[in-house]
Amino acid sequence: TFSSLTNNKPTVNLPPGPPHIPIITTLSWLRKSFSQLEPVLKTLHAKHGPIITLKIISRPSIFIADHSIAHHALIQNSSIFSDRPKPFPTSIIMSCNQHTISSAFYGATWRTLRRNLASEMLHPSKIKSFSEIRKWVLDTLIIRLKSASESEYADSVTVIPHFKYAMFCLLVFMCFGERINHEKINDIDRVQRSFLLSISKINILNFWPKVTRILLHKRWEEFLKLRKDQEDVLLPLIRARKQAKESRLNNLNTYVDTLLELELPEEKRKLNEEEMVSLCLEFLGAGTDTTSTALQWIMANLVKYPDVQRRIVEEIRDVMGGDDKGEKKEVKEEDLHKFQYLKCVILEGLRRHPPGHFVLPHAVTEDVVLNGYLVPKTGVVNFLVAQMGWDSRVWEDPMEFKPERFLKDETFDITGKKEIKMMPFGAGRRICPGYTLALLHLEYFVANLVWNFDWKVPEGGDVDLSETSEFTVVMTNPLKAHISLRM
Ligand code: HEM
Repeated sequence: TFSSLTNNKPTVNLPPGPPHIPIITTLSWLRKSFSQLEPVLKTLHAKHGPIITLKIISRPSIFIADHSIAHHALIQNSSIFSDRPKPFPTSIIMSCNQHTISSAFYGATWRTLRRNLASEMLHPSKIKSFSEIRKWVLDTLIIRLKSASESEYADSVTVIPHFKYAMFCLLVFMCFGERINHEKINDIDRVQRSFLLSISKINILNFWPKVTRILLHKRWEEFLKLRKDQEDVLLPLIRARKQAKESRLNNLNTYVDTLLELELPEEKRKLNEEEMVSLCLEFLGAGTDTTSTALQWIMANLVKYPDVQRRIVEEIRDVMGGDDKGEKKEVKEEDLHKFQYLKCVILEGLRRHPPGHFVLPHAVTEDVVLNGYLVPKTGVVNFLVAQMGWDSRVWEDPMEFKPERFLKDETFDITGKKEIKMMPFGAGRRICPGYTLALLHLEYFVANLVWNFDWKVPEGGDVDLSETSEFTVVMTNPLKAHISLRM
């Protein structure tokens, strides 16, 4: 399936794909969002097989839809398939010359930045040190949902803004160590969102940048203003943290604190402020929209399938003991390991509705042959996450929401080390480093949301599971639920 191609390259072809007409094909692909690309890819995979090539901006973009080929690449040959493609000019600006974990080439800088996040923030003991803040965010979320559900006009509550706000408060606190006020949270959310919503407009700037700098100079200015706005909002928070650290005002270790300490191995220097802005935005961006999107999809399924919701409540009741909720209003995070069915619900949610339908684009460190085709160093390698989770050769009734399928597979490994059956967090060395935190957030919030409230379809309403691709793949019609306190 796989071989390295160092010397004496035999003639191996790129994976098959549709014909390429320079400029015209590129422009037509660039205009498409990933969600528009998905149905096209499905047709192309049906015609050409599980590994295909599209030419976008003269680079071959390879798309892999098969789980065992993904395993060969990402797990068995992880060190070769863990690079990132050469960045576009706009990404170089946003990531400060690839000084973020997700954008860095496979090498010493990436390793340092990733290890810092993994060991200083996401190690179980560090995650535990933020448990108080999770309780505070949960309490705030419950108060907000309760008051929204009691408002005079509300037969139903649109939940996603509340979920997003909760996830944002959590990650902002982990990043800056402050219970930042509502206004500031909205500011951070605004600068991040306005960038994400402009991505398709910004992408066009990368097509022949020398020309677009002249012809689309207004759009370039708008893009640079977006970046400037991000710095204006985040720099004061980073500087405040630096001051607090210098005057030892606070002994909590936040993400900014770890960044202030960090030394870049290749450049032998500390991070500058702009790089810290990019890293903080990456931290917030990677951990908020993804988790709140997943939370909304899971809750939507619990509203649509009351039996699943009832089963979670019964499981919590069994573990917590008796019907009397009394003081036991909170499902504590240290008890979460006892809830097996809840875990299955979260996994099924991530399989059926992965927040990202693709992992971030990968690249190879050298030309290789995969499944009989050339994967060139100059190419981009994409993996079709959603298609793998919906593969009928691996999953029975793949489009159904059936959490109990995971009960049979108690040791299911979401990291796909032995076998990739689904990969909502990616796989291999570039696997999402935040996956344990994300699973904790999902389990903790889903458990407590159904323990505190009964979630129902509003009168005359419906739960529509259609998808729209934004930064993540979200519900086209956001979940509206009738929420009442569970007595
Ligand atoms: C449900 C929630 C989440 C999902 C579905 C998710 C999914 C993903 C995926 C698919 C990737 C790309 C993997 C690849 O390129 O092969 C990724 C990368 C990443 N994620 Fe997550 N993620 C989630 C939550 C988080 C959280 C909570 C954090 C941190 C606090 C985080 C931080 C990152 C970072 C830093 C990367 C880049 C890793 C690298 O390039 O080495 N993510 N995530």
